[in-house]
This record gives sequence, structure tokens and C-alpha cells, in this order.
Amino acid sequence: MREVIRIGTRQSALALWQAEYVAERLRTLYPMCRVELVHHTTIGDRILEKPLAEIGGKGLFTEELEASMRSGDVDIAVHSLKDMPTELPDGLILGAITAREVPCDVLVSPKYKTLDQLPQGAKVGTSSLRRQAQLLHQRPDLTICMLRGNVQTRLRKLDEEGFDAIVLAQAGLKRLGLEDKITQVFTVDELIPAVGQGALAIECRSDDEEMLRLLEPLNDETTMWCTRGERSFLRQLDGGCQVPMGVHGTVRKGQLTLKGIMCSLDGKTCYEGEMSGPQKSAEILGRNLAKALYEEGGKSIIEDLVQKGVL
Ligand SMILES: NCc1[nH]cc(CCC(=O)O)c1CC(=O)O
Repeated sequence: MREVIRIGTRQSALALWQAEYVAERLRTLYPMCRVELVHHTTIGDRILEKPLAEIGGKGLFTEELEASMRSGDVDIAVHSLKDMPTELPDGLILGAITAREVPCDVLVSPKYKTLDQLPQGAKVGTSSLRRQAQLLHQRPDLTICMLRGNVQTRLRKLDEEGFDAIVLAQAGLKRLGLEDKITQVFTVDELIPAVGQGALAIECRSDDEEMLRLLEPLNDETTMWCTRGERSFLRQLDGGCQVPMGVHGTVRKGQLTLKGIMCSLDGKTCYEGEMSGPQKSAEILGRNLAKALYEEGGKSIIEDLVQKGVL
């Protein structure tokens, strides 16, 4: 067996926590092996003054790491699954998907207790079109303002830039020990999460059979089926991490239920639906749910996004 496993990671506190989490699990499984982190920056980390949707492309947080895997500088890369494009470049695959942490989005507000209690026209920070659209659907009066940067940066901007509230993923705050900042946890029905939110993806070269075998124990089967369905939904709609769509899967007794939403940017029009079936049909289920929402009216939303240059 190899003596060293090199893990490529971004350098935000959250990325480092996630890479270290995987490193620790590998060290426990394979004590003879040295597990090292190799730091990278990505386009998504470097350009902070624009919304992701405006920078464009679907692998803003993954491409540099993928180049390092190709060249053999690192063996695996750890990502938030949410940030992964639905199609991976040739030669790379997801070797494992770890058990999902809480999938929810949360409101962080120093002054108000819930979304309902925010004053008319309150300034809410998020750069996710999915969050923007679903928030506006419930509260059309809100002023949504761009908020980019890693979790700590966003919390700092909440104070410095006069937001009444910001919306983040619960998983990120939990991992960083910042749960005490949370004001309100949205249920997955109130604010449908992003594809793969809360799960970690471990990417590796598809021809690295030994590494794939080593990663197997880190894979969580239930999370894998749920996120396979979620990713299939997004793939069918050709979305990256920057589209006003959400989808969340749950598994009970081998049955996968997917709940999805497609919204117009202003949140006025939302198409929402649910579909269930055997977990092993995750891909088909995701595709069928996407097609159903598309037929119901999502088609005009996509056309509008293409026209606005978002897709
Ligand atoms: N796009 C940034 C990003 N990627 C993953 C997480 C949180 C962790 C997760 O969802 O797994 C975050 C921060 C956020 O959305 O608040």
C-alpha cells in the first residue's frame, strides 16, 4: 500500500476543516499511511467582488484541484458536494460521498428572531440565486444584497455592511463551531437546500484503483442515493451551483423521495414538486422530477435565465 495520501484542499477555514476531517478518518483507517493536506486557491476564492453566477462556469471551486489530481501532485480532493459540477471532467470520479451533515439553510440576524419578523424592505445578504428566489417568494418586500466570501467573511460583513440578516448553510456553521450564531433554522420545506448541501465529496482519478478501494469505507450509502437523485435533477436542468433551483432527497426503507423547486429570480413564480421511488432508481427519479417541473412551467424560467445570461 502507498505510504502517503495527499489531499488537495482550498484554504478557507471550512475547506480546511473538511479536508482535515477526511484526513483524520483516513489516518484512523490506515495508520501506516501518512496523510497530508496540500493547499490550493481556486477562481471562486480569488474573485470575490462578483456573484458566482456572473463569473460563470460550473467548476469555480474545483478546477485547480482537478488539475493537481491529473498531474499526480495530489491523490484526492475534498469538496463540499454542493460546489461540485454535475458532470466531472474525464478521468475523475467521486470516490466517496460522506454521511450528510444537516442539510438546512439558516438565518443569522443580530436584531431579529425570524424571517417573518424582519421589517419591511429589510436588507438580506446572500449571493445564492436559490436562496434569493425562495426568500423573495415568502417575503417579496426584502432587499436582497450580494454577499460573497467564505463563512467568516460573510459573518464579518453582516456586522460591517449593515445587513439585517444573512442566510448560510447550517452545515458550514456547525463544522466551524459557529452554531451559536444561528437565529433560525429553515426546514427543508421552507427553504429547499442546494443539491448535495451538507455532504462532502471526495474526488479522485478514476484509474487509481487502490485509492478508490481505500475510500470505500468513507462512503455513506444513504447519502449517496439521495445526492445521486439530487445531482441527476440538476444535471437534467443543466444547472450549476448558481441557479435558482433547489432539491432535497431523503431515504426511508429503501424508498427515495426527492423534493425539488425551480424559481424565477424574483421569486414570483415557483414550481415545486415531489417524487418517490426505489433508491436504486435515483437517477431516473431526479430526471423525471426535473422534467415534470420543466413541463409545468419551468421551461419559461430556464429560457428567461438563458436570456439574462445566467445559464
Ligand atoms: N458555496 C459555499 C459553501 N459550500 C458549502 C458550504 C456549506 C457546507 C455544505 O453545504 O456542505 C458553503 C457555505 C454556505 O453556503 O453557507
